[in-house]
Amino acid sequence: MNEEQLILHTDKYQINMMYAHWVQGSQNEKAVFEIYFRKLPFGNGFAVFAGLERVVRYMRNLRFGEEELAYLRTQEENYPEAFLQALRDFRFTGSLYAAPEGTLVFANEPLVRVEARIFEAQLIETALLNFVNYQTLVATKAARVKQVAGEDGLMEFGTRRAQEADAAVWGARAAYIAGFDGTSNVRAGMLFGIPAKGTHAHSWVQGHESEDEAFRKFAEALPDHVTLLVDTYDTLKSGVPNAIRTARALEAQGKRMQAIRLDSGDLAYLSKTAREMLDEAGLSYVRIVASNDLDESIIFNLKAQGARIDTWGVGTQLITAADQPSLGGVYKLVARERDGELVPVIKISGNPEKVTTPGLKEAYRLINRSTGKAEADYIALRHEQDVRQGERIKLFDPVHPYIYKYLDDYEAIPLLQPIFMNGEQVYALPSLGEIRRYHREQLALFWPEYLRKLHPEAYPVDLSTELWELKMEMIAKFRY
Ligand SMILES: Nc1ncnc2c1ncn2[C@@H]1O[C@H](COP(=O)(O)OP(=O)(O)OP(=O)(O)O)[C@@H](O)[C@H]1O
Ligand SMILES: O=P(O)(O)OC[C@H]1O[C@H](OP(=O)(O)OP(=O)(O)O)[C@H](O)[C@@H]1O
Ligand SMILES: O=C(O)c1cccnc1
Repeated sequence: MNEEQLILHTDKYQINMMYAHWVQGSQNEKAVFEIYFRKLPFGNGFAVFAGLERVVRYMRNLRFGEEELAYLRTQEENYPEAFLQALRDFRFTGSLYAAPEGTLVFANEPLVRVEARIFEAQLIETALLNFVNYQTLVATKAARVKQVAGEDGLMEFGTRRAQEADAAVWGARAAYIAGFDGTSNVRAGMLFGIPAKGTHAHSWVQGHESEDEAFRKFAEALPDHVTLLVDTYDTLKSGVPNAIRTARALEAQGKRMQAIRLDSGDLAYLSKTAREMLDEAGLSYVRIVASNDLDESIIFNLKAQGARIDTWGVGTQLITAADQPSLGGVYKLVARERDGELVPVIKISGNPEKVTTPGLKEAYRLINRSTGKAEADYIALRHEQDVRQGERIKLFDPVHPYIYKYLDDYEAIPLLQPIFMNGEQVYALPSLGEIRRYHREQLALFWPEYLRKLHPEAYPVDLSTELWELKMEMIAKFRY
């Protein structure tokens, strides 16, 4: 992929802070930041982590070139040349840990951790949040659609309505991670190896003397890939009968028409009636594709109405995550270097949800060995050994700590994996096929109560006793 230089894809305040650190001589102090979100999107019980591949590509390529430096020279801050030289020498020399793409993730747990010189860690905040927030949002929306579609076909059709080109291709990829079968975006196909597929538009039909002629000519040109859009004039009186004629003509050449596409009207009624018409014509192999502002709730309703739709084309609602167009992932400082040691830091807020959890921590997914299912995610300070060694641990609700239980027989799987260590990439990016498989395995780890689309049970994300006590102590210390 042609890698763009995205180093200035950051907020100006990051450069201001880098400059102030440089002026004050604190630019080499170590900092630890975590990305997490506070609330699951769409009322869903989980989110699907995505965006890591883009993060890795971005990180690999972080350089201030002469063009970027020349631009910074034009800025009113009048940065001195010595600072620009520090930017010219900029390399990411820190470490980055992240959940693998396709992982099921929850609110208030770290999805990415950056340990680096403050000079480096501050710069990358904006881009990392930009990539992870959008891709995780779309992957989560796609997982909801996949949940209702089951084994039906799912095509991503959103490019024309997406928030510009990057959103279209990375959104197509996020949808594919969560179980879509393909995309209409050919560039996403080329870049990522996602199956690219398509039918035809109304313009093809409008651009001929008759619908019948339009179908015939399309079938002549692409005899092995014929899906005909049947709603340009009248779906049942004209579109389906003309499609049947075309299918018969194809049969005479030993070919099989693939499908018809419905794109307006009552999709339940039309699909059932079209199915009957096709079956009566001996064309039970011809499939029915539907599109038209579909989302998971319309698909769920159409299935409940007995719609006979084999493949769903989903565009606008998915690619724009229309019912919740952003994920509120944040990048928060949790520890900083003081006198050569990392010390925890906290951000207090009047809103208890917004108080950060301090310290250098690890997150673990605890798998109950007797059920094979995920019991809770457990966040502990990095030095805590009991959870790593499988010792008995106390699980309690961090908001209501008097509600607790003990867990003995579990496997603790670290949620975050090393991606960059001291500036070197140590993580081999998995193929999209591997990510899709891993995502399905993740789903199988959870009880269905956490996965259901409507009013799911809240999956526990717990803090270790030591971490909880540290947080309480720090809150007490900063209470005014
Ligand atoms: N049986 C159904 N039950 C629930 N929703 C449906 C059903 N059939 C279609 N829909 C959805 O209802 C909406 C219908 O959109 P709209 O009222 O604009 O009609 P339309 O058929 O698109 O008309 P147009 O001819 O203007 O395209 C779409 O989101 C579509 O997916
Ligand atoms: O509805 P969405 O979920 O966003 O899916 C994509 C839509 O894009 C196309 O319509 P459009 O009117 O743009 O062009 P057309 O002439 O091909 O129908 C297609 O027919 C779908 O309805
Ligand atoms: O191939 C299709 O049918 C298609 C592609 C993009 C948008 N709507 C439909």
